[in-house]
Amino acid sequence: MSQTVLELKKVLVDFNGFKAINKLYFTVNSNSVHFVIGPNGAGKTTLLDVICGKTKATDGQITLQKQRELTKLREDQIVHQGISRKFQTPSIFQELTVLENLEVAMKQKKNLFSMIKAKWTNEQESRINEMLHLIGLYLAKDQPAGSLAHGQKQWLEIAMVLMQEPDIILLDEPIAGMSKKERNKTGELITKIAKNRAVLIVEHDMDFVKKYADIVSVMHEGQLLFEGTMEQVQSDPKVREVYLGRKVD
Ligand SMILES: Nc1ncnc2c1ncn2[C@@H]1O[C@H](COP(=O)(O)OP(=O)(O)OP(=O)(O)O)[C@@H](O)[C@H]1O
Repeated sequence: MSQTVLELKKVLVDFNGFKAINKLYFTVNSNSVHFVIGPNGAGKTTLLDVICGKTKATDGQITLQKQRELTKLREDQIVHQGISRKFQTPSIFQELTVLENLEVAMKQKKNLFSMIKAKWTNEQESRINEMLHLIGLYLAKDQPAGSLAHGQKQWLEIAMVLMQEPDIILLDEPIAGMSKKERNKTGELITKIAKNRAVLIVEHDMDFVKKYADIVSVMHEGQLLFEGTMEQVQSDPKVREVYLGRKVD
């Protein structure tokens, strides 16, 4: 059953008088693929930034699992609380193999060298293998990450984020620059990983949103304009007026 994992209450992000997020109320539920859409400048990226701590809220509360308040925490502390973000540009270690990248990402506080040399428990090893299968890179596990195709690099980074065992994963336009086949694989991957966590995704590609969304939030001028299934979103007059209208028709 789906439960609220993250709750934003009256969150304000004020950039020198410009309210990029304007007293926003927003909730994220577990076990769901939740897309955030909206016109350019609506505040979508800022929403992800304020959740992961990259940007500080000027006011309001962000609460994880109904108890942990996040607005005063640093980015690394927020990751530790269970929220991980994957940015648009992959930040994998190009020289390391696919397997080594996952080892580095494993939830342990060791330095890079000892990570690679470390002996893994059976449980850790099976977790890495499970991840390699999940992203379809098991056979490529000994290849340098730098030699992977664009889509594969993105999947590897999603797997690295998953190694931190987050309750919520934040993705910023995950299919940008991908082929149709890669998009489909990414959609399937997202559906799988949302089975036991929340996935919050900023996306502009409406076909992709339509195919994989459980819930869609439409942002406009730093606020929530509408929220519902993609069908409900597409038939809402306010949404059609400010955003979808021309595209849908
Ligand atoms: N650091 C900043 N300082 C000042 N203004 C900012 C800053 N970051 C974002 N903004 C402004 O806040 C508004 C919201 O930006 P944001 O990037 O969140 O929009 P978006 O919905 O993600 O847009 P897009 O779809 O174009 O990426 C924009 O008008 C942007 O110019």
